[in-house]
Amino acid sequence: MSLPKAELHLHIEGTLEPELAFALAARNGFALPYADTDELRKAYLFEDLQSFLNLYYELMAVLRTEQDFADLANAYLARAAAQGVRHAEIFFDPQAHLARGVSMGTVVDGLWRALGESESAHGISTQLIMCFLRDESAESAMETLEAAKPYLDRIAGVGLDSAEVGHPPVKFREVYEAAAGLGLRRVAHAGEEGPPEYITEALDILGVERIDHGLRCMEDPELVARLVRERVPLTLCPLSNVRLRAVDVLAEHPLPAMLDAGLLCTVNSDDPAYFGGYVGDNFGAVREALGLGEERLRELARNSFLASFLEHDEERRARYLAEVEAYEFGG
Ligand SMILES: Nc1ncnc2[nH]cnc12
Ligand SMILES: [Zn+2]
Repeated sequence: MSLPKAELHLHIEGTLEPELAFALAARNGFALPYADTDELRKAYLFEDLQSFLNLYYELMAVLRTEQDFADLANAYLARAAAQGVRHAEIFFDPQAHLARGVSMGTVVDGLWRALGESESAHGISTQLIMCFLRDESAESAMETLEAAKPYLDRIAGVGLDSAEVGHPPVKFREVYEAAAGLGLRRVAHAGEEGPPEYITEALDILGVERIDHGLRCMEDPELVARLVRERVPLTLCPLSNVRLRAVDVLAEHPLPAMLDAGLLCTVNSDDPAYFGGYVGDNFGAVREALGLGEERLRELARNSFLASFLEHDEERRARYLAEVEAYEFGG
């Protein structure tokens, strides 16, 4: 769906399509343990978050050079533009690359080759959000923040991702304090598989401004009331939730109930190469499966710009919001 929108929950490594994975493997003289793209696609049946993460980390081994990261980001931006994305705040996972001997400079400079030209090439403004892997140690996160210091002119904020359960936000208190001290924006995945308490911790201990996923807030009415009162944005990813079995089927996704409760929900794609669709596809899927009407879809698009980190450019935000209001839905 080409309704103008911002994408706020997108892991760039999760946009690695099988075709590009094989092309980069060939370019780098690296053998993937799959015969071809068909065989690889057959591995895309996930039980839960961890079973997805295993493949996600395995496949990103094909990303070696600056040009690999530039090609990855360019491929995403082209697809996003075709689905109405005007602004993208893009996650990347440096620890997964540093561990393979790929430097922070290779990752950031490579991504920036594409992001620096995104406005002219794709009509999309961008920001980068560096995520810490929560199943790695707090010390490793702090070392990663240290390694990012030369690149902070290109990094807008920090996030927290990977295996959630057993890795509560409090583990990263010091690194988030340090990030805040460096002027970085803060977000965190919470309440995807983890309990509602992780959402509260992310807000109170890490000082995050948005919650990534936040699905499980619905188990705690007081938390819902707080999120509504404080206008905390939630970056929901409906197709991801189905593929990772956070919900059984899309028709049972709590998005309509969340909107009815007054939560500031946004719709995003998470890892679109793995979960069956980019952000416009997620909009289309919730429209179909949940019967969301045009005003609800417009609200989701409006929310995406309200929740975006565009404070440095309110004129741009106003322009994007005006586009949302002017959009005419086709049959
Ligand atoms: N949905 C997700 N949850 C946690 N970590 C991730 N890394 C990439 N996608 C993720
Ligand atoms: Zn995610």
